[in-house]
Amino acid sequence: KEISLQHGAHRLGRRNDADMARWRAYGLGQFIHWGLYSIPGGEWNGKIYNGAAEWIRTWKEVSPQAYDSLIYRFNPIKFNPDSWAAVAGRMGVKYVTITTKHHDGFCLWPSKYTNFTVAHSPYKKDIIGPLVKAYNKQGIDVILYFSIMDWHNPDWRYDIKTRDDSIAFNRFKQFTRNQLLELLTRYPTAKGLWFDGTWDNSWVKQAAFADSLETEMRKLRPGLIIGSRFRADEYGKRHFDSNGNLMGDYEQGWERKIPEKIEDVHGNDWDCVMTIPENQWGYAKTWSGHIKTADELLEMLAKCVSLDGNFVLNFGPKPDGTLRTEEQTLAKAIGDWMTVNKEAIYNGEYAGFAKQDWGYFIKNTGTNKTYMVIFNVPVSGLLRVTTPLHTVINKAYDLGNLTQTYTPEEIGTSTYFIHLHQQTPKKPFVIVLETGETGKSHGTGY
Ligand SMILES: C[C@@H]1N[C@@H](c2cn(-c3ccccc3)nn2)[C@H](O)[C@@H]1O
Repeated sequence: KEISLQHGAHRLGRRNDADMARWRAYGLGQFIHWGLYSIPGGEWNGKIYNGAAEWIRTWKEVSPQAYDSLIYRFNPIKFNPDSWAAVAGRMGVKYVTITTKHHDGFCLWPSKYTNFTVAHSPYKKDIIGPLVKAYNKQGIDVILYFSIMDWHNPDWRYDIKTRDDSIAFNRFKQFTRNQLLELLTRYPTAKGLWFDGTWDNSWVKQAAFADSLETEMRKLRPGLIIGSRFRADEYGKRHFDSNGNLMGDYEQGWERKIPEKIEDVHGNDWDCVMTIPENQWGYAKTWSGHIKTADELLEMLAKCVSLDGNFVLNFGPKPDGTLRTEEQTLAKAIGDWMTVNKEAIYNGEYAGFAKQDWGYFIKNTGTNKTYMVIFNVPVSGLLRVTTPLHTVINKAYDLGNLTQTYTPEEIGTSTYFIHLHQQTPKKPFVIVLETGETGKSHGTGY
């Protein structure tokens, strides 16, 4: 039984407007984490911090004042937004999510509301503006990442216990509103905001304020896309309100993890944000543990798109403004695969075919094409396909070699085997199924 909520979800089901359809069609995105934390790169006084590099300010070995003095060393002389955008374009990303301000409070744009910005660093210039321009020039949309939690701002509180907390945090709320309206005004082509740092009690208690701020931002920028992590309802419920309805326009809960099956996404739009190492977002000089390969990342991409999500891969640029070699190499490998197979990813959605071990089905929005993205060829060389009810396969062919066609062998009700011809490649590949509908009478009908 639903309870009445003032500050819960204001929309049931998916957004059906053109701006959200554009976001839904992206498939592949890039995340960029860049800021003062990139300078130490996960090391301090010769010691390696074993947490996420962008959290080094919280390490007991680091004095916050010493960390904040990094502003006087921020001078990325090799920063060239066009080269980052070119790498992203070559990789085949359709959107980029860029940190404007991470938890440390350092602003990559010359905000009027604090001195803790690029304007007061040796670099002096705005970073966000040139980045937005360069990516838009490549036809890549921009989403602005913004952390509500701001360790540098003295008015930030983890919880509101006293009247003084409340007075300070009210100042903080105005500061936050000012910065968000400033970002939307300075960068009008930004398609959305990706909020983070919203889990502490202080912010969770601001249901009414956050709700009215979200409304204000949507009015200022119609079509703006905001995820489920921004605000809580008046009972402190986050991502899904007290009636189980999704807050915001898409589910923002898949951080370094991917849903297993379609039921896990509850019919919502969602994105998965993923690191290349186990858990490093900002630049870390030493990458330890498992570094994901291009094939692993391609499988994550296909899995996300097959379950109605976008896959957003993180890059942590170096303090001098260049991208590390490993990231450039992965971007190129992914881009080489996307050059051949991008139509299986862009405008991809859940196909409704039974999941098979060999890989993922992705339906192309608005066409009769369903793509089989194949990672694990069975030793039999037979790819099992069970179609949704009333769906028949009219054609099947290799996306990488259109003359390579297949004749599915019917082995049961709506079930087929696709016989792979020769020894298959050691790379993921795609078979295109052109489908039709049966069960619709084409006669006069009686
Ligand atoms: C997108 C990613 N989100 C930030 C994050 C948040 N958290 C976190 C850690 C403990 C509790 C709740 C959230 N860990 N990392 C990371 O720093 C990065 O920005």
